[in-house]
Amino acid sequence: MTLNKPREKEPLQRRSSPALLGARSSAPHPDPTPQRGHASQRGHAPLGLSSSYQLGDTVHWDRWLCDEGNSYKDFLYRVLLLGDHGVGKSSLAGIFGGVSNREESPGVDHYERTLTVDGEETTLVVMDTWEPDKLEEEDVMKKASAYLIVYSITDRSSFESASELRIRLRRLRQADDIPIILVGNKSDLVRSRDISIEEGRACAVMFDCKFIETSACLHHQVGELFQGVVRQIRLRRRHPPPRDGGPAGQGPGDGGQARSGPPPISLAKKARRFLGGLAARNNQHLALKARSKSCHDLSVL
Ligand SMILES: Nc1nc2c(ncn2[C@@H]2O[C@H](COP(=O)(O)OP(=O)(O)OP(=O)(O)O)[C@@H](O)[C@H]2O)c(=O)[nH]1
Repeated sequence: MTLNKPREKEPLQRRSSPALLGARSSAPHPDPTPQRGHASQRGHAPLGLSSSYQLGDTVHWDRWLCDEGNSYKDFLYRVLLLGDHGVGKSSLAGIFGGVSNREESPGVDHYERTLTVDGEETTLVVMDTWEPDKLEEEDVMKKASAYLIVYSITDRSSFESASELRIRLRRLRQADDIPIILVGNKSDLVRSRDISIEEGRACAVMFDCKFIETSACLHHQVGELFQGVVRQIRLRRRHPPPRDGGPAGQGPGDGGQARSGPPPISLAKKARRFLGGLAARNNQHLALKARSKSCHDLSVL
């Protein structure tokens, strides 16, 4: 599949697959799918093993850019795959879309599918096209509900690009608590591994995101990845972070609104601050330790 081309004017073909674990599609838009006996059945094959079919209709960028689904309370979530060329973005997206042979669907880079995760349905639109240079500008980038930053475990430069992307995303979505998952793909290529699991995990901890290794080739952990995306989105929907960032100017050492130089500080206060600093550092260390333990668990925040 040829990616990374401007597509503003180009209608994208939508490919839809049976819902994971057999859920019916809950997408409210009219669905002209001819019934072939599997779209509404229960008990489908797991993600990546299901059959798929061409709907025949097209989906424009509007489907991605429309305001519906932009917030967590809506029904549809957009997931964007980012990463260097050749790391496996299209392969992962294709598995999500239930495409067994990508040669048969040239130009399809946009898959919509309803998954049942923990007994509840969620529709994801997964897209694997992007233009690195336009990351900061494009609405497409900003409207994603979750990001998968993919690297190949055999390619260190793709790992470095993943870190860069994480930093750019942080700038782009500063105010938002958006799920970001670092994905080390091609885990089947054991002999040519260049990035260890520990390194991948450490990077995820440092960048405060989740981490998983997959093999698109073997369909290994791909279902877990997309189920994890759904769980991460839901967790944030149910426990939204405080929007105003809490009371400002009350952090340790902030000193409130100092107008004409700091007031004299008593020894007791200095001691309290010192101990507070120690505790904060300790907490930070503990938080880091806890994160490194849980960064591969996509079912917790
Ligand atoms: N061994 C192995 N090969 C993989 C895996 N995933 C993808 N590949 C192969 O890597 C090559 C690139 O895969 P794509 O899915 O096209 O990668 P991409 O990131 O979409 O690449 P661009 O379209 O150039 O951005 C293809 O030959 C895939 O078959 C994997 O998990 N293991």
